[in-house]
Amino acid sequence: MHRNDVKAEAALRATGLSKRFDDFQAVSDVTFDVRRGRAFGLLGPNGSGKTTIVRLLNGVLAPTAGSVELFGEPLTQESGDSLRQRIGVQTDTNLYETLTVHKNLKIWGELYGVPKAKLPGRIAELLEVLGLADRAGSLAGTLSKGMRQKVAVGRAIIHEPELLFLDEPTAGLDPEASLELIDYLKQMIASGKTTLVICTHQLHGLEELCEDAGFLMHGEMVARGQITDLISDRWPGRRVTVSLGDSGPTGSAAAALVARAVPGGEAAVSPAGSLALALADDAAVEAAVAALAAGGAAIRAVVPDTPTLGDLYFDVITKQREDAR
Ligand SMILES: Nc1ncnc2c1ncn2[C@@H]1O[C@H](COP(=O)(O)OP(=O)(O)OP(=O)(O)O)[C@@H](O)[C@H]1O
Repeated sequence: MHRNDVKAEAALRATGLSKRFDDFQAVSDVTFDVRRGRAFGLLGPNGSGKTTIVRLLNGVLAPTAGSVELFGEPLTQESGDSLRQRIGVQTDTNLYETLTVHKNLKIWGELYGVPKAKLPGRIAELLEVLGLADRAGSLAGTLSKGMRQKVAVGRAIIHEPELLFLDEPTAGLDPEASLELIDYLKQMIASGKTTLVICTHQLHGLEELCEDAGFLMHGEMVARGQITDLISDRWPGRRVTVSLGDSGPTGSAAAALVARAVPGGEAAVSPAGSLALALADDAAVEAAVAALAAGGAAIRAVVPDTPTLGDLYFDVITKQREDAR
């Protein structure tokens, strides 16, 4: 692919991005890009630099070193104003406290240039999606934390931005509202019109929204890429748990059957006598299960044990902490 084509595909590109606050290095030499129409998870422990990076990416903070390109254009003070119309940002829940929820959304819709004829319909849609329809007339200052969060998200997406930055959008939301918001974001991504950068500590199910992720530690991006690739690089092959009844071999006797049938595979015995198998491929899993059955094992279930984004997060972060010691 020609270099310019690659460039055209990136909605966002950060190159060597660094930020120093006085004598504290908050972000160090971070490079990554986010392709148009994809969702990118910016993940890492508290204080690892996620919010600072989002602020650098949307031009609220100026980098100490490095550069940002949005839609192939360098982000500068001059370009920032026009580029900002194409992006949406939710980094905090500061609202106009003495105005209603409806008015808060209306003001932001106008600021972002949503056409007058379209704005009432768009506000109604967002109030519905965010479960705020019955609070449209409430003053923002009287809302609960979760409700404020919903308004802040609504404010960021009211103009259907091409590039959306969300910082902990589900913080404070109840589980149902959180799922609804993630579903709505999935629809936005599926429409192909929006690119998303999301910082979150809520990893469960996030891989259904984000294809790609970057992991931060102490301001450095220590791993990044497509989540499925990062997982298969760390845990190659197939993993399954085989639950065994007592009427046949269990534990180490069952593990020995697998070891004979599939040399090189791993069979770890759980306290309940089941086996956690880590094998090269599906054929090896079939051979292991066949060997267990032939050896008289009472196989109750064979359940895929695919590592999740949560497993990946802990693996990346824990390894980094160990390496730092
Ligand atoms: N304006 C500032 N002045 C000085 N230090 C700052 C400033 N903004 C951020 N920091 C520091 O930079 C580091 C990274 O902060 P940041 O808010 O980016 O982390 P984060 O990964 O978003 O954390 P969290 O998950 O807790 O939201 C922290 O140590 C923070 O104290």
